[in-house]
Amino acid sequence: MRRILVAGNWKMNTTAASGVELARGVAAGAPAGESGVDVLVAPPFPYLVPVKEALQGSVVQLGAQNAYFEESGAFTGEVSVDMLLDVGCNAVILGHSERRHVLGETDEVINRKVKASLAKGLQVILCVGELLDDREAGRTEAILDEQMAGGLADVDAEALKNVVIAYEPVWAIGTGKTASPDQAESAHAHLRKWLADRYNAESADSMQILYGGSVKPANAKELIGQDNVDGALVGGASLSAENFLGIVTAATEVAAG
Ligand SMILES: O=C[C@H](O)COP(=O)(O)O
Repeated sequence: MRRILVAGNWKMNTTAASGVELARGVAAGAPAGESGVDVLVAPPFPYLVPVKEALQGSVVQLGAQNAYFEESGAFTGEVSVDMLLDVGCNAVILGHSERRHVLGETDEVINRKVKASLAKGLQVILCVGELLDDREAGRTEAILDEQMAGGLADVDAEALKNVVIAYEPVWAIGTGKTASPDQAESAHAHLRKWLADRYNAESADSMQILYGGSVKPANAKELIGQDNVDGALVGGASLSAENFLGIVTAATEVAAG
């Protein structure tokens, strides 16, 4: 049985003070003991250290929202995988649609970041997802295949064990429009089949595939309850401890069967 992961992507939000307060709230309410649900928050880079301190003693893991593929040197403004590990990050979100479509990241760049992170033992949450035009033109699966093949190029089955996939239909991100449970399940089942074809049945079966796109406490249980949905990557609702923990509670209920 796959574990469930609920990850909060704070994006470019919070201040040092509000981020610490949010982290404390999440830490205080996250399920202690064996719930079958892992919880992670990904604050902006400047707040990784104070948020890590606020999470001390809790089960909540720390993630980053990006990483650069070079180890060190003259790369102004970039942050290396070693730096993320140094401040206690457990994971990094890569290939988010905002990095693809707002900041122009290509599959090739994302793949270099994926490989650099995996080489150092940092867990990767690799995001994939189609634009509304793609969906309306019937290209959803082709886009997912292209992003999976590009992002995971030269990643073998062993390295893949440290990868989580997040399916985030771009038209559902921050729009209040959620993919229906059927739409999510269908895309996730397709991604799992892609993994079985490209790798093997074991890799496909064990992969955690998260759904992201306007997940809220009210819709989380039905989405996470789908056979091939193993958790959520949450944006807007992760900025309130109450809402984020509501999603964690829904996930815990799914895990309890
Ligand atoms: O990384 C998170 C996703 O972009 C979802 O964001 P959202 O929950 O605000 O729609």
